[in-house]
Amino acid sequence: MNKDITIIGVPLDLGAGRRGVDMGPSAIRYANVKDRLEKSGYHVLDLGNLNVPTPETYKIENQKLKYLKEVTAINKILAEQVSKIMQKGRFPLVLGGDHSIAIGTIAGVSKHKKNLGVIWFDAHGDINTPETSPSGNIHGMPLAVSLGEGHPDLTQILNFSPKIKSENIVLIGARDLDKGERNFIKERGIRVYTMHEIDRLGMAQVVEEAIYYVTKNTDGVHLSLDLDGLDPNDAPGVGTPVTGGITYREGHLAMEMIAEANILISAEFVEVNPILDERNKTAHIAVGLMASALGEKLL
Ligand SMILES: NC(=[NH2+])NCCC[C@H](N)C(=O)O
Ligand SMILES: [Mn+2]
Ligand SMILES: [Mn+2]
Repeated sequence: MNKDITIIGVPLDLGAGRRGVDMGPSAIRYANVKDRLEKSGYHVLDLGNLNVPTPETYKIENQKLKYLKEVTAINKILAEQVSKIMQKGRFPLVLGGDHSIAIGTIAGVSKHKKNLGVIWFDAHGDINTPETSPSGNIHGMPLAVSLGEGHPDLTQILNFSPKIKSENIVLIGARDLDKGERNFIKERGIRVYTMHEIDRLGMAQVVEEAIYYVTKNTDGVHLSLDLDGLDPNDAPGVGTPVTGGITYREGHLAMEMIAEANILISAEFVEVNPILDERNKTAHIAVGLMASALGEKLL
């Protein structure tokens, strides 16, 4: 495992429907992310936050792609930063912010990988296009964009598309999919472990299969974890909670199995909303999950 981590915060909430996830990176730092990872033997460099515009100072121009210009600009900067971190041989750890930042992270990582695998933990599919999105919020679109579908300003970040292939990605924890997302997933044959499969097979088998699947034809795996993939009882501080999610225990088991498999080259943890949280509980869980995913051990 790469022992050099570079943290980058993206206090963006323009891709989400409500305010608050812009404070996610602060809350995660307050939960001692750097110390925690250093205890596991990592060298951690924190670059701080990208400079992100405030929604109140901008106008929504297109209801089907809210804040497209601003979200595109910030993701371009993020993609370039992540690419630089990769170039230096370090492990990028991106703190969100809303999930639209996966567009930039995945662009920056996949620039260095021909066949990037992605493990996507989420209650949602985030695989809408402007045509299928019920909200116009870009945080519901990053997987589609990374697969080459969506507005060209977004798909063409770093001047290549698609960033990833349908057969190299796996979704875990889905329980709220829009109609267009279901069609997209079926048409492309994308591997999804919904809560039904997790209940049925158990998290251990799901993650074992998922790891096998995303490592088959890939040259590195990116972990994109939306805290709303967890159950709102455990992670209440998220903008779009959906009941019946992954438990704290299942989440940690999944992260520990991913760490054991030693497959990650990058990760992002997104959608922490401190305004809706209870005493920073969700940020603490996010940091715990990061530590587990990066190999923290009790003994
Ligand atoms: N990253 C997220 N929390 N995404 C929630 C997306 C919700 C819904 N599917 C939408 O497109 O608006
Ligand atoms: Mn989600
Ligand atoms: Mn998401």
